[in-house]
Amino acid sequence: MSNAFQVDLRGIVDLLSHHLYASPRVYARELLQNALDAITARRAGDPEAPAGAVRIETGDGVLRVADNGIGLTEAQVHELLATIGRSSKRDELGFARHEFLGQFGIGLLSCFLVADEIRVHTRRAGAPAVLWTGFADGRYEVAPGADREPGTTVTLLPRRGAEHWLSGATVTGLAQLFGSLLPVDVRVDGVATTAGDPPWLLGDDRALTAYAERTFGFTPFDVIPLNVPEAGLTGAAFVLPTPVNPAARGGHRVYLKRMLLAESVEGLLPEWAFFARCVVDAGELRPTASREALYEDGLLESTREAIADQLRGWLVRLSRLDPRRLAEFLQVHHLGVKALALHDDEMLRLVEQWWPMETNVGRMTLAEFRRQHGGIRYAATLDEFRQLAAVAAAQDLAVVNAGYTYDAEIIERLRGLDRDAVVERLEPSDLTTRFDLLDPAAELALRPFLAAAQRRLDRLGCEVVVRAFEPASLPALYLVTRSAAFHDELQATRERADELWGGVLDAIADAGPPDRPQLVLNHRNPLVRRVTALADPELVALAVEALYGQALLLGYHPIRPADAALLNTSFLGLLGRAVPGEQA
Ligand SMILES: Nc1ncnc2c1ncn2[C@@H]1O[C@H](COP(=O)(O)OP(=O)(O)OP(=O)(O)O)[C@@H](O)[C@H]1O
Repeated sequence: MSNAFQVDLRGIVDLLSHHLYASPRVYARELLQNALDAITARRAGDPEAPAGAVRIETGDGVLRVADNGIGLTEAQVHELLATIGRSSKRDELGFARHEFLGQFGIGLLSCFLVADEIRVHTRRAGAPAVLWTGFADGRYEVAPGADREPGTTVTLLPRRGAEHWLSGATVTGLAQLFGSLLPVDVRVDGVATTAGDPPWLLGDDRALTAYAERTFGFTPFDVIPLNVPEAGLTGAAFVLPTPVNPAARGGHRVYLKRMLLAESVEGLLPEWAFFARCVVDAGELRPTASREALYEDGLLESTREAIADQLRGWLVRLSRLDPRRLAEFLQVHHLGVKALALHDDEMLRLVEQWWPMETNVGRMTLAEFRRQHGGIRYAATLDEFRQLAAVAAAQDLAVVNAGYTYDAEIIERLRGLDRDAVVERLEPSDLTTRFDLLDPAAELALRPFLAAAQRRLDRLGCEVVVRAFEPASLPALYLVTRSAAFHDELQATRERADELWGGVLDAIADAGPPDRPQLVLNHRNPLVRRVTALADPELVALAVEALYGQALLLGYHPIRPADAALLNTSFLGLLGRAVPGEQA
């Protein structure tokens, strides 16, 4: 024996209201949509049919939505209105017919979100009028209806507490929201709520800018027309005039067959296009059952790619025809563009080609830097760049400042993009190898001085060397290799750590002998020459300590307590010797 499923309508309505639809307001959309589909169906069978019109009336606490569409026969009323999931808008194989908005056969049920009773008074040309009444408890009645023109009038009797959903102001607002672009005349209490063709079909940029201001609340940086014939899609992308966080995805305003799907639809653009908000109307994209999002299918994917191409085309056009505008665009959106460049090759290229970076040979793009210097050498932090930029420039070493957010990672990623890209992080040792050694005689003469200087700085873990380098005006340079910097940090933490943690740190520190930081004195500097020639050991000590302290400060190196104490004593000591008078 086989039985038919029983359906508890209250359960279904509860499901719809709590889990499918975000708000009861969707009832207005479903009614408009059914009226539109009925008009489409009538005109398909009878091109001579009168122009489609939807008349909505509020008042007396009820809502009436009347269309001059195809209407229903009594048999259809039984079959379509009273069967959940049954729709006339599917073909024999069950596929949604593309000329209609509806497809699921559940839309009318959404009226139960605001109504206790739904009356459908309908007549199909050549058949008698029928009155169907559905109740929220799942019962329905069918009776002969008063004679009328072909078409359908749906009347909603509000449920307690939902009266405001059927008020004139609310209904007018909803009709405008969902249906302002519909291609038929819709009126609420005699006032038109449809506004003609979508503004992006008018070919008037100013109208589009005004539209963006009205609907999105910003004046776009630029407007990009969108057109994807295979999805029946037209529209516009508005480029945001202010920075946005690429992770905070802004949605797009999407119309399907000129009916608003939702104001904040995701998934229409690729992730990298975070800087644009779109409004589109598509004939062929499919909605999810809630009609609040786009159904993720192959067509949506290829549409996304086509839109991405159009946005990319805009960027390329800007770069070719109006690089100044592109620079302005990047000024606004560089952080977002850079964030995406970390995992998107398109954006990586954009940054490489068009974002001017700070370097020690002037501002230029990474592409330009590579052309001029055959590869990219970069300082990974702002401090590193400050420490070494000027000295590196004097040794003909071009260096990019990659100390700003994302820059170092972006430069490293270029390696992955181009196999032959030469990318290296600047090491202080790159500089020392370019400094000149002194001739052996000079070196020999300096030995006693070097020994005294080294004794002075030993306790600070620093090695003193003398080299000749440009600029001659720079007396001393403090160079720390990365492994030495790491060792120093480890040492500082070790001093503060407890036994257990200290043991762990010791194990790491034992991994290898650190390169000692170097104080490189510049033999081309006249003051340094004078210092190396001093006979007074106390003055040598003070001078070496002062040069050490000055090199630390100039290089933006961290100052440890021992360094601060030394700066203090060397400064006061030198001052004491410089100021005439008896020493206490
Ligand atoms: N105004 C109307 N004029 C003529 N037929 C209608 C009207 N409203 C509803 N119908 C009929 O009732 C059926 C069920 O309507 P319902 O709104 O529940 O689902 P649907 O529009 O087919 O699909 P969806 O759930 O996607 O909206 C429709 O397929 C249509 O045949």
